[in-house]
Amino acid sequence: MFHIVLYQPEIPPNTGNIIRLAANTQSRLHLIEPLGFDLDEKKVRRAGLDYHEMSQVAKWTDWKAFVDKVDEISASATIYAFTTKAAQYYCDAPFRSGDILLFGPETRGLPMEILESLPDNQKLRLPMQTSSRSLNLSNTVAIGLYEALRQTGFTGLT
Ligand SMILES: C[S@@+](CC[C@H](N)C(=O)[O-])C[C@H]1O[C@@H](n2cnc3c(N)ncnc32)[C@H](O)[C@@H]1O
Repeated sequence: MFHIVLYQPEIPPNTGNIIRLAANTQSRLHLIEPLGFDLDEKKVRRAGLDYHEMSQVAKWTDWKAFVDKVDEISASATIYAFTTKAAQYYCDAPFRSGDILLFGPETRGLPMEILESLPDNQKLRLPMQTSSRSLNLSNTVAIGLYEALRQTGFTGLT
């Protein structure tokens, strides 16, 4: 089981896709406020999300509120920040069940103070063309999460 953290997400369909992804992989989704939309907004629900999927979502007033509770959320978890500014490739991280996968907002990416608070081996990059600014947020979450699940033997079978 992994924790996905979206820092101040801005675009409803991305978060809708990620809510469904979390529900399908037994992951917990955490949203760090402020959000760029209302969680009840039709665009989020248009993804066909049901109550079960929405119940996997936790909201936090800010990053500090989340960090203050991180030991209760997942004891001895490693926080991995996904950023285009990392040197390490995402598939080289040694993911363990319970780890926290952190992603930035669509137009801004993660703030420097969060990135600077983490060692280099906890910042991960997905390879892409050097001329490109970034990948789509929900694609990045899916690729990063499924690598973590692959490493930890997720089958989907319970
Ligand atoms: C659309 S991107 C943000 C773009 C922003 N202009 C930037 O430079 O970070 C939204 C989030 O997706 C993730 N992301 C997108 N492309 C990525 C990549 N190639 N490697 C790692 N994370 C990526 C990061 O978490 C990023 O904060």
